Amino acid sequence: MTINGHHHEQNKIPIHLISGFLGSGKTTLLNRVIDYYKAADIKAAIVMNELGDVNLDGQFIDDDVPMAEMLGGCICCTIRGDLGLELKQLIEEHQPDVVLIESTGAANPMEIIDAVTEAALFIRVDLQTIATVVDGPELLVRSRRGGRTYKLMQDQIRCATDLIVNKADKLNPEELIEVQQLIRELNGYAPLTMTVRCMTELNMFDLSPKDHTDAEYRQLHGKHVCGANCRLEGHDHEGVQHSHSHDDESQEAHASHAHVMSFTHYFAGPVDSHSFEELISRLPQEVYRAKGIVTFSDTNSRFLFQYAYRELEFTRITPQGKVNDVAVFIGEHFSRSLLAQELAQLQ
Ligand SMILES: Nc1nc2c(ncn2[C@@H]2O[C@H](COP(=O)(O)OP(=O)(O)OP(=O)(O)O)[C@@H](O)[C@H]2O)c(=O)[nH]1
Repeated sequence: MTINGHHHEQNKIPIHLISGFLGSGKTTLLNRVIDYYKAADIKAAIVMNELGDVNLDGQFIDDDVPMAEMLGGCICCTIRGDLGLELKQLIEEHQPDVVLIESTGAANPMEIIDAVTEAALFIRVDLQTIATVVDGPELLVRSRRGGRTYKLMQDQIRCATDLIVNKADKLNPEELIEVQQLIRELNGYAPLTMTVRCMTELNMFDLSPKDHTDAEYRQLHGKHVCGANCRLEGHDHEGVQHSHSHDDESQEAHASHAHVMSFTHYFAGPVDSHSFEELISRLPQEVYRAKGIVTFSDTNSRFLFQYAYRELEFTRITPQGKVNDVAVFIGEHFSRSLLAQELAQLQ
């Protein structure tokens, strides 16, 4: 049987993460997305994470939608290891077309990206969207005060592929502009919409967002500045687009699909170790992390690989049970299609 790349793509279950500070409107957005899927006859499942032991928000979610509740800790730290298992169970039991994760407001999205991509080692999932709901008025208040909470809000904004700036009804025109400017300094890429009760177009939650063409890629690539380590402070913001005029909006929405932070590839079979290493060494610097499991055809052995800070490491493994041959790439604004092509050529 030949398994082509396309078939593989279709086998991955898209995951969309809804991030954002406490009380920003994540549940409000989640409900809209659920209705959106319902209208399109798309079967969704949800993972909800709460710091407390009761899922209050979950009470307001449609009963028909399968939900995994992860309570009593934050998926980005204390119960992070459970996320993969929860996802696996949810997917196996309900076979959804798509999974939505609502994280706690305290979660650092970088850690969740890590946890979801770890899960990709044993289930076919692909983290496609990080939609960050920003509490507009709260962001302004926090920006004047600084501190750790503000830092977390900044991280959530930096890592977003889509930004929903909510509670616009509580901002005057000058504040609306100030909020947008603040956000654009942190993330010049993600399309941004100002909303009241998260009322916005939801195409970022579509099942297969369009990948960028090479031309779009080059254009974005040229503008890319917000550095690889989006967690780090004091990175260079020079050249980041600041505010977008209204005319840019359609263009911006188009580019939204171009913003990618993770890409998961499932190998159809063993690959040559030299070609694999060569591919990794040629990764653009926008890809700052990769990990996975590969089987090498030339040595007939299986390895866990880790790539970080441009260093590649292998650990020989003999996994118990079924584990996929898979590679997960994490980074900012790199081209999924270029990478997919190169990986396909390995086979
Ligand atoms: N004024 C105003 N209130 C809003 C808006 N969107 C949501 N709210 C209110 O803000 C509160 C929090 O909304 P949620 O959607 O529960 O926010 P959340 O991010 O899920 O909250 P946590 O799960 O507690 O982190 C609710 O009382 C909403 O009714 C908005 O655009 N304007």
